[in-house]
Amino acid sequence: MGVGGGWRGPDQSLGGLPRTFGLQNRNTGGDGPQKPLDRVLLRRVLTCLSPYKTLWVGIFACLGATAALGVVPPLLVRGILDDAIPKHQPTLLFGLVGGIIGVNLVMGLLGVLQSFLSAQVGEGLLYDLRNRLFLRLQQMSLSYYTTTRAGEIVARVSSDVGAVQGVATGTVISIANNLLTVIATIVVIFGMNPRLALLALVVVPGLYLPTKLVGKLRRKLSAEAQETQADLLAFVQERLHVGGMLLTQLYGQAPADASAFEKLTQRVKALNLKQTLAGRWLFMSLSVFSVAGPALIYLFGGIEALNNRLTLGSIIAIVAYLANLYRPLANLANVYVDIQAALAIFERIFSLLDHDPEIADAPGAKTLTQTRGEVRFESVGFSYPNAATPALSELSFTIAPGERVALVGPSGAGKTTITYLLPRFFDPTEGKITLDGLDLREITLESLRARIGMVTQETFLFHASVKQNLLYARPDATEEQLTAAAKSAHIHDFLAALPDGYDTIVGERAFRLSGGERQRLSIARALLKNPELLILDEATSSLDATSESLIQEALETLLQNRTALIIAHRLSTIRTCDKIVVLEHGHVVEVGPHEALLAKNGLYAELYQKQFRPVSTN
Ligand SMILES: Nc1ncnc2c1ncn2[C@@H]1O[C@H](COP(=O)(O)OP(=O)(O)OP(=O)(O)O)[C@@H](O)[C@H]1O
Repeated sequence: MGVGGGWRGPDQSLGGLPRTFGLQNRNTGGDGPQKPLDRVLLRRVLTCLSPYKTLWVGIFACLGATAALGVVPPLLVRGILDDAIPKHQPTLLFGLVGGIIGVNLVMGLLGVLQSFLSAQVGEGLLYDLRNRLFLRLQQMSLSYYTTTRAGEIVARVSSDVGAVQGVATGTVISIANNLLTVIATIVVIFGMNPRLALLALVVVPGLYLPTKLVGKLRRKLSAEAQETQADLLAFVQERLHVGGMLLTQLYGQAPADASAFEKLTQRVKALNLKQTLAGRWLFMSLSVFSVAGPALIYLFGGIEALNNRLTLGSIIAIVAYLANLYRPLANLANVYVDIQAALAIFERIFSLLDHDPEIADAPGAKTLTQTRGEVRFESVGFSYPNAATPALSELSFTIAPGERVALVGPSGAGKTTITYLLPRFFDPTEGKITLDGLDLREITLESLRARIGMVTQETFLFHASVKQNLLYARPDATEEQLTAAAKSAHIHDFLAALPDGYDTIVGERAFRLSGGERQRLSIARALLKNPELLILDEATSSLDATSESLIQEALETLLQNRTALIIAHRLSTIRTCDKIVVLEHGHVVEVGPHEALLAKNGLYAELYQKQFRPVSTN
């Protein structure tokens, strides 16, 4: 039986949280001034936990029962020492020893039940938050994704939500567990002997304060260590990656990188060592101090015993209770910081859940079931968030139903930006765009996007089968429709010849399709969707003649009977367009058909000379 007062050292002060707990404490900071508890936030966290009321009742019942049972074993020991042994009662001895084992067994079983229940709460919370976050992230506009690092989004959905699972249940359970144990123990020792109980409490401040100090120091170091670890991780990710390695080898920077890496690992090592040693001296003195409690009990309890006012068993029992008192008190020393850290994680998740999508349906937005395809840009201006100059300004032009309009202009003129405004990936910052006379902002996003097809230079394919990638455009497409679209896009024969045909897995880490094949797949996808409006960003990279002609034919099929806006890079495409919109620095500088623009001898004529004119082969 432990008679040393049960002082277990600093690790126990983290209140049931993992030792790396401070690592998650990014917002509260390890040693900063403690901010007052945000009641609104706290209430919101409790609302998140409230659907699990029944489970919580079970958890608290287990904790209460465990705390109550925890005070029984020392009483049984007292019975052994005061009654069973001195009075030579072997049956009582067996009974009491059996009782000790039995009580511990029941406590163990209650612990298992409580773990099971709290895991249910934790997993439920994880499930809820993850799904809510994913739904919210899906609604975010493109500008959110262009301004947020991908790693940060992944961290929100994985590690932050993951941390909430443990921290929410861990913190609540740890606080309740420690509080209940302290209360039960104090009640019992005061019942046994109020004067000795007071003595046991006298040393508490001497133990409590250093624990709090060391906890604080460790959190600070652990936050620093986490930052350094993150730098290390980022460095490794960047350097040990195809692109980074290519640069390193090409520019002979391997030794410099190795030395930068060594510096980082040196910092991690130093911080980790500091963390391990932090507070060791203080704790050494604490361990001396922690025997003061039991020593006082032995001394004053001994005097009481000499005067026949206390039994030996009672002294031993009270000393045993000290472990039940000091350990949970130490755990509670840093409870405030634990709560702050748990809230900080919730705060980050809530801030994302509260992030209103910039592009959303206006109240009373109309559902567009079909469109004639008349598009008007009326004095449209647009600036990217954080950009110094507008990408588009005073932009006006019309696309008549069924018309093919080419966007032409130097790099950075705003061609891609225009194509982003049509499906409302961004909204114009000035002016408006109308479809069949309706401002795009008055149409529901879903019905607007259902009318638009997009074939871009970079075709993104999910890591899934060819069939699944195609069905993404139209989940209810039949096998015949799928094959028909692939045939029209001149990709069917190729797909059918793949190892698993249409079931072949494609994507980044699977069967890699060539640029031309991906583009034809993308055309097939657009054909399946069968949109009235088509946006096409023609590939700049030159393909071999066969590929090129296959794509041209596929595109021709796709473009038939549709209104189209095309970022054109080829003369052949421009020639088939009804109108060319020439852009420069986000302005429309010329509009008209090919021949008329050439005759004007302006920017288009200049671009034509540089980019589009067929090279003479003599
Ligand atoms: N996410 C962004 N944030 C800030 N500025 C941007 C962003 N995307 C584009 N821009 C800027 O907006 C301007 C127009 O870019 P856009 O991509 O529309 O040009 P483009 O005509 O399509 O060029 P290219 O032919 O080279 O693809 C450029 O000056 C560009 O730097």
